[in-house]
Amino acid sequence: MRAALLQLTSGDDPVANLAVVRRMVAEAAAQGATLICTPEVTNCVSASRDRQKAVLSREEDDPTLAALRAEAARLGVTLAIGSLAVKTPDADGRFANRSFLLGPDGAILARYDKIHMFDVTVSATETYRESAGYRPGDRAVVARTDGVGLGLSVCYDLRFAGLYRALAQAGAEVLLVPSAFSPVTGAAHWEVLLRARAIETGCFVLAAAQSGTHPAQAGTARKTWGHSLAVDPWGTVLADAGTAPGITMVDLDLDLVARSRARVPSLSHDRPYERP
Ligand SMILES: O=C(O)CNC(=O)[C@H](CS)NC(=O)CCC(=O)C(=O)O
Repeated sequence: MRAALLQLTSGDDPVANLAVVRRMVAEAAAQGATLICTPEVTNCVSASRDRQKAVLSREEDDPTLAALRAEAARLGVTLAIGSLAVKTPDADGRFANRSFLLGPDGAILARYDKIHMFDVTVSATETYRESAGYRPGDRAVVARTDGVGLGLSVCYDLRFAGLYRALAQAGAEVLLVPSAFSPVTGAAHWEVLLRARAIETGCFVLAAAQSGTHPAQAGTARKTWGHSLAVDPWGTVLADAGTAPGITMVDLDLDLVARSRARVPSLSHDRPYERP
């Protein structure tokens, strides 16, 4: 299976972001990708709630989702949209941070709402409070496309190893970790956590990331770590996109899933034990 990771520097204008993504999706398909992955909040990176309210839509009216469904069908590719920020009917006005898996006919094969909210102070000057703007999901999702089990997750979910164990034990062979990681935690934790998830589960890990300084018409500009990464089930890094926006192609030999799990079968060696 040939996959593509799209590394983006999405700003707070969904129309401009979509134009970039469409160009990259067409280019990745031309290079033979059958699975194309985009980062978290592909449609809008913004620190301003007012800006998000002004430019974002509900899922059923979202122009990015409609356009990318049409692109998936036109090109005959599977599109894993890392996430879109979409409005919800909730009275508190919070958004959903929602992943979409689009089939080669443009159908929505699966959706997943990010479960773990990044409410974290990463340095003396940098605090994130994701749950103020987004409502968390409560359902883990494995979807199948082209006979391959895909486990869905988003960004901060990466720190919750039990989620990935559950995805792998439910049939995932490829774990998707679309992200907008902070530069501080990215430098310290990103690669080692992604490699650990691959090794623990015997899965490929595909992590398409936001990268760089994100242009903002409202609020302050955000910075993200980049380094979109592909890891094989033995923990080997197959590709690291560095920090520039662009397309990273990677060929996955899916037989490696069974071969790695045969060498170290820890995924099937869980034992019951008393909590400490
Ligand atoms: O804000 C949005 O619009 C979309 N959400 C995000 O970008 C989220 C919350 S701020 N970012 C992360 O989860 C980074 C996790 C991270 O950096 C870590 O785990 O260290």
